[in-house]
Amino acid sequence: MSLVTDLKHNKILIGDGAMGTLLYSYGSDFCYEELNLSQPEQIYNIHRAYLNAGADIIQTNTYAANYSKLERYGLQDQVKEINKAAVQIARRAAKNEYVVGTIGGIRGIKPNSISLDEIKRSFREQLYCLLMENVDGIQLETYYDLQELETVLEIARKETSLPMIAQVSLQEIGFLQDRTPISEALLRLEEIGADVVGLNCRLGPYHMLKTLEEVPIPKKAFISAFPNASLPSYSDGKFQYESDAEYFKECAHLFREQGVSVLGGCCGTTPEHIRAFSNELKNLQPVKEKEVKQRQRDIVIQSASKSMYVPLCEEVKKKQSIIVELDPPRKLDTSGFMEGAKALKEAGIDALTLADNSLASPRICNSALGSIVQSELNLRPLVHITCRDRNLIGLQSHLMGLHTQGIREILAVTGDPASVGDFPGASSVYDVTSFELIKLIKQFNQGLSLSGKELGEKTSFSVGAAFNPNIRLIDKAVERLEKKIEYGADYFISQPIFSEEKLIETYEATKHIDKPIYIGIMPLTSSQNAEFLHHEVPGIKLSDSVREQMGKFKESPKQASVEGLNIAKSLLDTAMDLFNGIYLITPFMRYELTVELAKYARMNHPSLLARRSQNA
Ligand SMILES: Cc1cc2nc3c(=O)[nH]c(=O)nc-3n(C[C@H](O)[C@H](O)[C@H](O)COP(=O)(O)OP(=O)(O)OC[C@H]3O[C@@H](n4cnc5c(N)ncnc54)[C@H](O)[C@@H]3O)c2cc1C
Ligand code: MET
Ligand SMILES: [Zn+2]
Repeated sequence: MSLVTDLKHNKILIGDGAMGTLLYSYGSDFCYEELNLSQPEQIYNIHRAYLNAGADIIQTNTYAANYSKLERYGLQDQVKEINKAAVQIARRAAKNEYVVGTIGGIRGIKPNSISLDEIKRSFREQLYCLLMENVDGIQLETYYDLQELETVLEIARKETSLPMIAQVSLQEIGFLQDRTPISEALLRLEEIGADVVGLNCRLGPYHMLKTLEEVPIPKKAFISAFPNASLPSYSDGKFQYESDAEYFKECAHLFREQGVSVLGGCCGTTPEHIRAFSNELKNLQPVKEKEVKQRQRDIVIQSASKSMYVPLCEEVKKKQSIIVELDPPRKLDTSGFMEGAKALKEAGIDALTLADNSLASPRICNSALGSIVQSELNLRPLVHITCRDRNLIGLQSHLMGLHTQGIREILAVTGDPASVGDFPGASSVYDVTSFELIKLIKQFNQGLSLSGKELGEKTSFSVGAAFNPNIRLIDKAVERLEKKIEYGADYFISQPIFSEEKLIETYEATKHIDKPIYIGIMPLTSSQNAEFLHHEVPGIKLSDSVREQMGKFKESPKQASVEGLNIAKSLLDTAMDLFNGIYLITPFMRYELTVELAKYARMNHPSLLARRSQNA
């Protein structure tokens, strides 16, 4: 008999439950599959417990017994021994019940983490090892990536006519992580030749049942479900699953009503959960017909403000534009900051840029200040976001918050690492690079979150990116800039430039770029400040003449400051001849300096466009 024959004879088959969770709870924290060799009795006992609980099918302890996964433990040369032992243990435990060889997804939640070629090699080796040991079928489980599952299923289908169970893992109700609807994914698996198609892991009965409501009963294949016991919680340093087996009793009937004919458990389930399924469904047949719910798609609403809002990157193509950085305060008093912002607004700047905990030291949250500046001063905020302080959850929530606050301009940067700041022990998150952050923000503009979930509205962010021309080979910086454009950057803001030569070099190297560049100009405040920048800040080099000029006023801070302003004005003149955008950086909260530079620029460069207009 084959398990497919049983299914065709209208039987419901009960699968086993978790292997890994039980081993984890017994204290194993090495490679679970290696236990087939070193602790075969422990694995045997778990199989027996599931069989005693009523399982008709048990899975070999081979979820990760392939080259790619065993390599993490240095066990990649023992694929054959481990799989062979696993089948033999399961065979010894089973009487008339079926033994299926399990192969788990390799990519997990990271879609392109491993090449398909590597996956194919690894998969083939494990598949042959299992087939050589006389299994009753193959169970492909926990595939987040449909492309991976389709690839390995095709290989397996060519190699054997044994029963084939193919299971994906849910991202959320109804969908895989790449937004393929589950009903479509299961249909594709059926077409490739899986005998049983279904779901396992990550989420529990609730999410699976809601998903299955949208899945029709397949024409040829059968439906399986191996839910987790619950969502895991983390306590006493361990992941724990809290659902009780009583709950699984009720769920057994609901799964049956959704057309499930193979029902088992995944992470967190125990023999008690399987006993509940088995007792409830023992004498029942699967349903043949069911009502399929149609998914109500979220309506994407165009953001109302989008049509009215003219982003900086559009404005700067038509007229010269000045933006100024004023760092949020390190202390709670915002009066100085607000005075500075007001003075800058009066000086006629186009936007105030607000750094995100620059130099990795905590400051008042820039979105809070940005929102105040916008509402109280009617001054456009440009909020920096680093990849350092927020993980993917925090970043997305932050973006939604910015949209809600009506903030539209974002500068997406990597961020100085935590090690340079006031809390060197803090973690630097870097879940994404600046490239991926740009892409994520642009995806929000399509009304989709990172996982492709509809946000119900499109954001209308305009995304700036950092450009660092202060490197020896400027072409490398331009290559990076071009890559940021590919990811969706709308415009650029440069690090401060301190010499005419560098300004001209930057112009020549970027004149083919059709995105606006705001050139950084920062007034020097003292000789010490100049020497620090020259010697200690990576990439920044001041010309000898500038250092000499500043050096003349070592004893006279006031005059040094005036000299710093004069140097900045001269750089600004050149920059405004070449570029449409100027980015003034306020040093040490001395906004009177950037106010003066902004006024100077407005007075002396009334022209609408840069003379040698790049970026227009
Ligand atoms: C306009 C501007 C605003 C900034 N605002 C903030 C802020 O608000 N908060 C904050 O903490 N930091 C800020 N920074 C600092 C910035 O985050 C760091 O300088 C960071 O290391 C570079 O950021 P990025 O986004 O330009 O890096 P990316 O271009 O994403 O570079 C990322 C990494 O690659 C490296 N890299 C860059 N260029 C090259 C190259 N040519 N070859 C090889 N490797 C390279 C970088 O060192 C960095 O480690 C800002 C910088 C600029 C220019
Ligand atoms: C991580 S999902 C697959 C788990 C596997 N079936 C086990 O129970 O160990
Ligand atoms: Zn699982």
